[in-house]
Amino acid sequence: MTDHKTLYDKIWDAHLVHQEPDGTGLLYIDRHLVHEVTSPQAFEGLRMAGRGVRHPEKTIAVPDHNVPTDPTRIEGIRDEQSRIQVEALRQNARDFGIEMYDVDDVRQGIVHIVGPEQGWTQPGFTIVCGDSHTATHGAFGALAHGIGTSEVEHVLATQTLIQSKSKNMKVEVRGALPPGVTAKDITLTVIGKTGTAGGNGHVIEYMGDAIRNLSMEGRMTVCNMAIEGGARAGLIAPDEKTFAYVKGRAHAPKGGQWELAVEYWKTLHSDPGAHWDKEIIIDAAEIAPVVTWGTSPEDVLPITGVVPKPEDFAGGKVAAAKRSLEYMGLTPGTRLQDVAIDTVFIGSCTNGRIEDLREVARIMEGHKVKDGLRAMIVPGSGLVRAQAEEEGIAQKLIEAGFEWRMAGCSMCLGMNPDQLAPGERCASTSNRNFEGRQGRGGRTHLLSPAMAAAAAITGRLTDVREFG
Ligand SMILES: CC(C)[C@H](C(=O)O)[C@@H](O)C(=O)O
Ligand code: SF4
Repeated sequence: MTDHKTLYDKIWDAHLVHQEPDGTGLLYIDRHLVHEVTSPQAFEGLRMAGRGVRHPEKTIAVPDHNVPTDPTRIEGIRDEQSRIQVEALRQNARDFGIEMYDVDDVRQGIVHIVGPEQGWTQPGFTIVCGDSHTATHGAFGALAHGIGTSEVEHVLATQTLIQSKSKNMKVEVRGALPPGVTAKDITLTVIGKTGTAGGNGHVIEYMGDAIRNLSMEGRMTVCNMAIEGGARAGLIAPDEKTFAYVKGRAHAPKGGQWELAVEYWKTLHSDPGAHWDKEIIIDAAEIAPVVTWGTSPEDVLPITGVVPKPEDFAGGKVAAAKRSLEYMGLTPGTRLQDVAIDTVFIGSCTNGRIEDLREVARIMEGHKVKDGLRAMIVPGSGLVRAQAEEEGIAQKLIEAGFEWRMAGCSMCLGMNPDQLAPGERCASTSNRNFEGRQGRGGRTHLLSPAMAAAAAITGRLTDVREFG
């Protein structure tokens, strides 16, 4: 069995510094990403203990959650708590010698978009960040853990993390995706099938033709939401597409180091005959463009469906569905395509990359945002924003009626000025539809960028296949 390892086993073994008899491991951490929300107390802890950062050169800092997305943020953040957190990050980066991409730096953006963009994210690495969506980096075949603030402090001080080994879970998506179906539909469909606890205690490796055929951007979208399916991390084995994406980026290996790295990266795949504790197989042909109707990411239905009845469910889910429907202001039996929306949000670490914006522009071709609708596009990083402007996408989207914002987490969560008003309904490319997530009383429907664009055109949840 030891001869047949999964990708997760391989990365785990390569980073294991020490193992306790009960199986608890001490893992070496290759890269640490730090944002303003979960790091202030960690740095404070270091100060109080009189310790430094073990490897500042393996750490980067970027503010993203509570930075406003309008240009005035350069002059200062009005909200006091946000301003204090961003200023603390600045001070900590300075004091501890960590590279930071500040709000006036084109490289600033959502930490999970910045890491891959800068070549910080590489196959075979262990990567951590005080943020649950660190799973995103698994798209490169890196073992990427979201960690808590006390663990952030531990990693800063020691460059290691205490972890118990998870089980291995395989999610295989076979065959080709039908038209109109994207990476977001895959990842939502998987969660719809397994539930938000389906991955508990496991690291998921996604495989199969449908995953292989995704771009790196699409793979990041899939791994990003591994955490919403309960998994400890998500992984996709690296291949030529991965190498091509990493090559030439600021922190990628250079010269002879590159060849050596690629040679190693080619060994990073699960061996045939490796043991899986749990396996899910999905036929890509059966995946439809989907939306969520409730307040959990598992509340997923094809856009052609109708709002369910609480009695359609079993056990505790009956009461949960009842509450969700009340919160969402939805009546069972309503066609999802008849649900009118007030806002469209395109962005987040799930879907704020250049390919997502290209897709939105493609669907919007010859169309406008419906009158009266608020529609915003928040590029995941300053570089995504700059590239979209260079490609002429930004101008097209602005002409179509979208607001064009600066990079940040924005309306993915209500920690900055971009929020829903109570009762407002949003078609959102983000990853969580929890109560109040996008602002108190706000109602979130998760969907793909293509589906969000279609909704922007009609002002209701819409089947993107109507727009090709
Ligand atoms: C603020 C942060 C700790 C949080 C997370 O860990 O995921 C946020 O990024 C989110 O998406 O809810
Ligand atoms: S974009 Fe959303 S999910 Fe991603 S890190 Fe920011 S708040 Fe979390």
